[in-house]
Amino acid sequence: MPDTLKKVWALFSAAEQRKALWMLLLIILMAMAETAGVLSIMPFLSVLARPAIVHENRWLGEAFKALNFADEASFITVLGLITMAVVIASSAFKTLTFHLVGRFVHMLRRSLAVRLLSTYLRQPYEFFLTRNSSELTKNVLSEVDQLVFELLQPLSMLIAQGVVALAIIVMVFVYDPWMALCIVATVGLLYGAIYVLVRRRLVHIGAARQAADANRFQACSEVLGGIKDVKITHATDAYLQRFSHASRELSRHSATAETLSQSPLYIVEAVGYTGLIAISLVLLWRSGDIAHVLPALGLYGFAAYRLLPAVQIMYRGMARLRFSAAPLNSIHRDLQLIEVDDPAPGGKVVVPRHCIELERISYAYPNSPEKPIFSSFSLTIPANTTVGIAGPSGAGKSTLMDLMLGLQRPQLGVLKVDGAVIDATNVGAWQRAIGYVPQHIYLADATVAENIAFGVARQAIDMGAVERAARAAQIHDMIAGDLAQGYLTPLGERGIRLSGGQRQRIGIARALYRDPPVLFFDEATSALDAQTEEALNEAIRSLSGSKTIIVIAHKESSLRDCRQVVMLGQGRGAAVQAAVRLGDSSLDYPDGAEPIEPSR
Ligand SMILES: Nc1ncnc2c1ncn2[C@@H]1O[C@H](COP(=O)(O)OP(=O)(O)OP(=O)(O)O)[C@@H](O)[C@H]1O
Repeated sequence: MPDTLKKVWALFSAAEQRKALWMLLLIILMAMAETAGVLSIMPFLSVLARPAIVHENRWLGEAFKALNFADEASFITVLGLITMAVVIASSAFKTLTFHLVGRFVHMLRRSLAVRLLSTYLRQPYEFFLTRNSSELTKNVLSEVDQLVFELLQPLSMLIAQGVVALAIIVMVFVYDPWMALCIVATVGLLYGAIYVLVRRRLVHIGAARQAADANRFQACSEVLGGIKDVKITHATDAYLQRFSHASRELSRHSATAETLSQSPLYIVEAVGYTGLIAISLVLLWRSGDIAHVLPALGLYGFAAYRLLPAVQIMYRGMARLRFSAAPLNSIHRDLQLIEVDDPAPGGKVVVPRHCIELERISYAYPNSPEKPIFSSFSLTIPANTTVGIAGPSGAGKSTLMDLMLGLQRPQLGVLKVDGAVIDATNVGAWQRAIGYVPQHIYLADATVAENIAFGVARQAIDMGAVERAARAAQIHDMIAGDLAQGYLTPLGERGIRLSGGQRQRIGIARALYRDPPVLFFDEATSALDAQTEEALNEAIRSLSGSKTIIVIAHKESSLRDCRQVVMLGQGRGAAVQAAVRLGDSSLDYPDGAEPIEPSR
């Protein structure tokens, strides 16, 4: 339990921790107001049962005289009205406190989700190679909700009702210590025993619920993301079955947790109310006069009326803490991840004037450390030249590009630009110098212009730069001629309204939008017809000399204009790389590499 509370406390920002302390103070005040409400019943019931007490009791007598009451009946009426006012005021304060605490908890939902997403987004690219994207989506959208509404809210109720219960017990203790001890022992034992019995099961089904939720998200995002393959392979039923099974598990575990959190109420209600009858019989038996018994009975009755739901809510809070331990642990762990990526969009840009170098790099994917993709590999790319990367499928071309892009970091060796090592401190500045066309272009469900000026706010888009980039990417005529709203035409989810070649050219225009000094093309022209490809190669050719261009290509036509081609091949064990130059004798070959003439 202390460990859980420590984790919950660590979820809050400094401002939220301060706010949480204010909430705690409000809760304590609310408990005191609630106790005052319960206590105020006492004098009223006493006077009601025996009006003569007005003159016997010092305080009541003085109040009677000071306020000039004509008779006892009007005194009782005013006392009744005051009692009603205290009870109503205490309930109003309680409502206000619950509203403020509830609002605080709801605000945490936003703050936790934003902080979690921001922590994920500032992880290095490699983080996303090892974590499933639907799991991350589930954590941000579903697990945060589970944590907030199934753990933090019940926890706030647990604290609130804990203070209320404590105040009521202290009040009963002052009036009758033995009675208070009996109540604590009975209710404590009852709930304690039930809690001990169910807590392990709650942790177990909590973890199973989390796994079922992950399955649900994964099935849903896979089937909707790959709908074409799903349709063609008739995998709909298999996915529906997987989703339905996971949803059933989720519902089953949630229902069991709900039952385990709720069921003691009925047992405790039965014990509580039969106890109340037993107390009234004992009191009656002791005093023999119902008028003496009535105030005490009223106090116990009211205390029970407030205490039982309070204890039940406390128990439910404890049960929820157990059931929601899994999301608490995973969100707490993920929020501890160190943010490494430089989020600042502005700042200096690292423009290569002489060369880009990979110096004796070794790299293996974190999830396949036994399979090195590069071992002590070196490569120098002179600035403002066009360099090709070729080799069979799986040879490591895209990985090499990712290393040069600074998306992945080698385990050994360094990436340098003009002799300066690119590390976490300047990788953002290096990436701002780069335009990149990946193998698979991601298009957002937005307009053509927004897709070309990707990541720029709609009102800040430079339409002149958009058109210039589209012309260079050989897509302007199609946008202006075929699309009803030109650059303002929405492209649909993932650019579903475009052909593969059109999508590729939008991707190329995106890379050119900022007119970057370095361009990376990963199979950028693979989906184009010969004529468009030639026009695009011509556009790329016109940029060469003024920009550093690195091209991955299988087609000879795309490599024709390269000043050098790096041929990656697979050798014994680890991949062996060879750099190939075309007429440049100044190029350093990597250790043990052989120059290979690319076929023309
Ligand atoms: N995320 C990953 N985790 C583990 N291994 C990976 C990962 N991505 C790629 N690999 C492995 O790294 C090797 C190089 O992959 P890469 O994508 O760089 O090859 P490529 O030359 O670009 O291939 P292609 O021409 O087919 O695109 C492959 O053997 C591949 O299985």
